This record gives sequence, structure tokens and C-alpha cells, in this order.
Amino acid sequence: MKGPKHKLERIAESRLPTPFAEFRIAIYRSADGKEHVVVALGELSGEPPLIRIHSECLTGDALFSLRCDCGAQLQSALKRIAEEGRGAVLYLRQEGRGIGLGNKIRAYELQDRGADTVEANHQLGFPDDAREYSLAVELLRELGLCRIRLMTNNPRKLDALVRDGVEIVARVAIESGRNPYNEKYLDAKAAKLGHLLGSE
Ligand SMILES: Nc1nc2c(ncn2[C@@H]2O[C@H](COP(=O)(O)OP(=O)(O)OP(=O)(O)O)[C@@H](O)[C@H]2O)c(=O)[nH]1
Repeated sequence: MKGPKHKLERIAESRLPTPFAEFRIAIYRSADGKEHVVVALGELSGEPPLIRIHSECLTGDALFSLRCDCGAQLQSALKRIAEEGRGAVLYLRQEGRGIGLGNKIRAYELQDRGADTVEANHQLGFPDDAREYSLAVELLRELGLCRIRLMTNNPRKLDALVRDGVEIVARVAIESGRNPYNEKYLDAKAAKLGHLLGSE
């Protein structure tokens, strides 16, 4: 893997009982002050573990929003890891594909008026996806992981990690929880952001 770009400070670790399993939670602070989260289960060394690299979505992950697929994906990742008995969710604080919560809700206003998720970002002057994954690479390094099975439908995420030297031995499709409120969003992600939907 390429050399470190983010300096991560390990802040604390504790037990995290959930309806799925009793995980370990560890917090890492990046130089910009953001606190990123690793939720892990079992022994991660050895055979490539199942990993979910999840971007923060307050509305979907914590407030049950049906506008996106984030909450469904987070739950399904934790459940799947619990079933396997090992793996980790890396929860990155890059809300709204990197534009932040306030701007994401601005983008929702535009989507309420007919724009799709990509058009809304552009109308606000942002790229379609402002995230980058070097932080995830650094977290994987902290965990001693360079070979993983990655739960994702996002080819940009796969490419970015592979470019930075992470060996992805398998892509594991993750369900999107399609519903009447997120249909247009999912269709725009597939058509414009290249998400591999339908192969779930
Ligand atoms: N700007 C913007 N961000 C959104 C919108 N809906 C969800 N998000 C954010 O999108 C991010 C999740 O991105 P996705 O592309 O769904 O998921 P991903 O993790 O890249 O891809 P998968 O691994 O396949 O799930 C989270 O940060 C959400 O807050 C939206 O309409 N506009």
C-alpha cells in the first residue's frame, strides 16, 4: 500500500453491543479533527475479512430516511459481518458524498423540485462525488489489513482502493433496500455514478 497521507490518532476503544452482535468500537481522529469509527468483530488477521467502508449519512443511518439506501446498507453490513463472525465497518465522516449535511439537505431541496442527485450537486457547484478514500486506506493500514473482501456496489470506491494498493480479493454486493422514495436516487446512481445495482 502507498505511504501514509493522513495522520490518524487512535482515541479510544470499547465494547459495542448491538442487535446483531457484540462488536468492538474504535475511534480514530484525523488531522482535520473528524472522528472516524471502526466497528469490528472477531479476529481480522488471517483470511481476508469482510469489510464495509461506509460514508456517513445522518439522515439514513440514524434518522431512518428512505430517500437513500444508506441505512439499509449499514444494517445489512453489520448483519452480514455478525453472520460471518468476523469483519469490520469503517464509518467515514464524509457526509453527503463529502459535501456535508447542510449542503446535502440543500441538494435534497433541489431534488424535491425535480433534479436528480448528481444534477443537484452540480447546481450547488460541487462535483458529483467529493469523497476520496485515502483515509480508508490509512484506517485499513492501522488495522493491519491489505487483503480484504469489500461490501460495495460502487466501482469508484473499488478503483480508488486498488489504486492505493489495497488487494480486494472479492467484491461482495450489498443490498440497496429499494423503496418508492429512493427509486429515482438509485436509478441516478446506477446511470450516472456507475453503481453496480441489480447484481445483488
Ligand atoms: N450529495 C448527496 N449525498 C447523498 C445523497 N444521498 C445520500 N448521500 C450521501 O451519499 C453517501 C453514500 O454514498 P453511496 O454512493 O450511496 O454509497 P457508497 O458507500 O459510495 O457505495 P456503496 O458502497 O455501493 O454503498 C453518504 O455520505 C450519504 O450521506 C444525495 O442525494 N446527495
